[in-house]
Amino acid sequence: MNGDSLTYLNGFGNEHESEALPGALPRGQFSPQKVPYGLYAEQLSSTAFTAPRAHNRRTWTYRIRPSIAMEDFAPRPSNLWESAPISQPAPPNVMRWDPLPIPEQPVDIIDGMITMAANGSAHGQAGIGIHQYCASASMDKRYFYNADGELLFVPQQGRLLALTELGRLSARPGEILVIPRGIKFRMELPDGPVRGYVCENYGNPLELPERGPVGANGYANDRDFHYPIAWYEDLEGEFELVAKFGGHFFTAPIAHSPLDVVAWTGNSAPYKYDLARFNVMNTVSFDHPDPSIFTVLTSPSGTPGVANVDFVIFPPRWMVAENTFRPPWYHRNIMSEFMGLIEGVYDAKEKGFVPGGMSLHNCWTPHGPEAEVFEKASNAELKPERYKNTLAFMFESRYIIAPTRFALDTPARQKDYLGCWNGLKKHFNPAKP
Ligand SMILES: O=C(O)Cc1cc(O)ccc1O
Ligand SMILES: [Fe+2]
Repeated sequence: MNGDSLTYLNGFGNEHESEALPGALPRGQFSPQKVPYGLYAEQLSSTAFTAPRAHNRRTWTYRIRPSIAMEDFAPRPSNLWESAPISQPAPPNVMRWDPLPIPEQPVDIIDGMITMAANGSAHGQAGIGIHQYCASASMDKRYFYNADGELLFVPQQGRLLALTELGRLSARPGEILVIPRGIKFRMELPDGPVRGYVCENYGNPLELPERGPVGANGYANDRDFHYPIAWYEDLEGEFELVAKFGGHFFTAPIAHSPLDVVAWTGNSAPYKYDLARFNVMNTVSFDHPDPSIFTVLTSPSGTPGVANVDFVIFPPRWMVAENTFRPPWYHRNIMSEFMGLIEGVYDAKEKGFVPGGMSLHNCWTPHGPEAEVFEKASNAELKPERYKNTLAFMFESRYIIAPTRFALDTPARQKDYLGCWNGLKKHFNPAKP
């Protein structure tokens, strides 16, 4: 059961293999003198050849034509998809945005990608781009790959159908989809208009975090990550291949579909995950633990325990902590936090942070529950309570997250965000411990 009608291979980072025609995958070697069915062998190296074995990712594809069978690229204007570094300074203010509108005219997911913020450097292969996509049309005769980063899609409205070199994956709100750097794809919108979030990860590929003393099971379990089976198009015609490379967009004519991989084997491929499968760990005694307990995927930086980006969710769960202020505590953090809401209500912000909305609490920028939530939670009866109807997430990064000019100026920005803390009262009474 994977939540949709496609067939998948299970297991995070496994050495998967799949063939769309029987016997298409070479047996016992990767590069025979002649590949079955007259296919070409092509290796995709997602990590350096010599990356440590536990992190090494590569896939062998067996395709109708090698990828170099194409024309030269020419520059292509980009819309609002920007890359790090962002030139203007990032003010250390709290910021929040309403959902961006979905266009009425046909716009595909590449042209509908709007960069809200970014950090690090696309050239330097460190940091992230943070985008909201608002699209109303499937990609038509157009394929895309991103040399700058891996794409983590977090749908908030509408289903995505990714037709990729390595097969097809569907993702609806509540699921995520990850397309590794460099993998060619076309995105279809089978159920109409879509909105969602994207983390464009310039750094190391996302991986499952360690479990520590929790043991061998729990959090995001490896088996719940689904990879596509081989699927190909044998199409000739006039197509376009769009590439994002070094923060710029390029276009090349291509006379056939590049989704022509008949068989593949390897551990670098797109994957999907249903966030409802996340096995939540939390306190059964007291206090609100650090949100790292909710990490689904992490892109490690060079420093142990300090992420290029963590993808963290706040899923439905029981809240049972005794004698505890249950919402997130007031907080200042060396890590920078960008949040979105897939559905429902987030416990620290009951008003103003709406599904499709976004907030930014940067490195050392103070934040925490709005005034009303503080009063309510400080006086609530602490019965076990099920948090239903909630699914927020956070992209948390070691680098300062700089909002784009668009994000600073858009009418979707809530100019009065700080106002939600206005009602915080002074309760201090030195005579009353
Ligand atoms: O709302 C936030 O800012 C995210 C967050 C959640 C939490 O449970 C603890 C700390 C934290 O930064
Ligand atoms: Fe926080």
